[in-house]
Amino acid sequence: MQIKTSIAQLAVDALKWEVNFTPKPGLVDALSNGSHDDMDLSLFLKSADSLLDGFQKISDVSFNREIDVALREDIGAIGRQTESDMFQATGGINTHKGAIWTMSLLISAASSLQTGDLEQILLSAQKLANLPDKYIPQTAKRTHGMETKKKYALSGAKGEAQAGFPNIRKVLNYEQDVDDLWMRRLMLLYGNVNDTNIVYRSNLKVLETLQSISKEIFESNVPVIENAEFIELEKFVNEYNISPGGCADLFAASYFLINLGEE
Ligand SMILES: CC(C)(COP(=O)(O)OP(=O)(O)OC[C@H]1O[C@@H](n2cnc3c(N)ncnc32)[C@H](O[C@H]2O[C@H](COP(=O)(O)OP(=O)(O)OP(=O)(O)O)[C@@H](O)[C@H]2O)[C@@H]1O)[C@@H](O)C(=O)NCCC(=O)NCCS
Ligand SMILES: Nc1ncnc2[nH]cnc12
Repeated sequence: MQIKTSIAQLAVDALKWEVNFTPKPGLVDALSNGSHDDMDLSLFLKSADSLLDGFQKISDVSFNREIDVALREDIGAIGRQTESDMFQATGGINTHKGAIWTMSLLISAASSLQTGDLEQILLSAQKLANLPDKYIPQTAKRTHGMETKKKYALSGAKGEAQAGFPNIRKVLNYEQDVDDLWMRRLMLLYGNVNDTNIVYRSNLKVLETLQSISKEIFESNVPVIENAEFIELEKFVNEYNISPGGCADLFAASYFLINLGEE
C-alpha cells in the first residue's frame, strides 16, 4: 500500500489542530496563552509551518527503508536541523521540541512501512527510538528534561517512545461514543503522562495531584467542561504555573495517527 496524502503535511496539520483545540488548561489555545507569557496561538502556527520542510525530508529519507541504525542516524540529523528551524522561526522559544521528536519517529515509521496500520507504525517507531545515534552531540548543553530526569527518575519523551508510546495507545484505544471525545482523551493524557515540563516548573507532588484531578474528571460521566472538578483543575494549573507540553505533543501525535489510519 502507498500512503496517498503527504504524511508530513498531516503531521503539521495535527500540530495546528492541537494548538487550536480549546480549552486546554495551562497550554496555549485559541482563547488563552495558558501558563505562558512568551507564546501564543500565532507563534505556534508559525512554528508548525516551519517544521514542514524537516518532516518532508524525514518522510522522503524513510520511504520504503529498513528500520535500522542508518535510518535512525539520518532522521536524527534531520530532526536536529528541524529543531534549529523551529528556534529560528520562534526567535528561540521552545514551542515544539518534544513534538519534533515524537512526530519524526512516527513519520519515519509510517513512510518506511507505507502503511496506515497504526500498530505496525507504533512498533517500528519504538524500534527506531531504541536504536543508537552516534551523531548526537555529546557536548550539548543540559536540557530541562535532563535536569528533571536526574532529579526525579522520569524518562520523558524518549522513555515514552522507547516504551512503545503507552499513552498514545491509551488515547487510540479510548473510542467511546461521547460528544466530548477529544476533551476526554486530553484528560486521559493529563491523568497519565509523566510530563517533564510539569515537574521542571514545580515538583513530583504537583504532577501527581494534576494526574489525580484529571483522572477523576476522565472517569466521571459528567461532560468534562461541565464538571466542577474541571474548574478545580484550571485553578490548580494557574496556581502552580503548570504547562503540560508533553501531553500536548502526545495529543497532536494521536490525532495525526488517527487521521493517518483513516487514509
Ligand atoms: C530525545 C529528546 C526528546 C530529548 O529531549 P530532553 O532531554 O529535553 O527531554 P524530555 O524531558 O524528554 O523533553 C523533551 C520535550 O518532550 C516533551 N515531553 C515532556 N515529557 C514528555 C513525556 N512524558 N512524553 C512525551 N513528551 C514529553 C516536552 O515538549 C513540549 O514542551 C515544550 C515546551 O515546554 P515549556 O515548559 O513551555 O518550555 P521550556 O523552554 O522547556 O521551559 P520554560 O523555560 O518555558 O519553563 C515543547 O517543546 C513541547 O513540544 C519536552 O520539552 C529530543 O528532544 C532530542 O533528542 N532532540 C534532539 C534532536 C534529535 O535527535 N531528534 C531525533 C529525531 S528522530
Ligand atoms: N499548545 C501548547 N501550549 C504550550 N506548550 C505546548 N507544547 C506543545 N503544544 C503546546
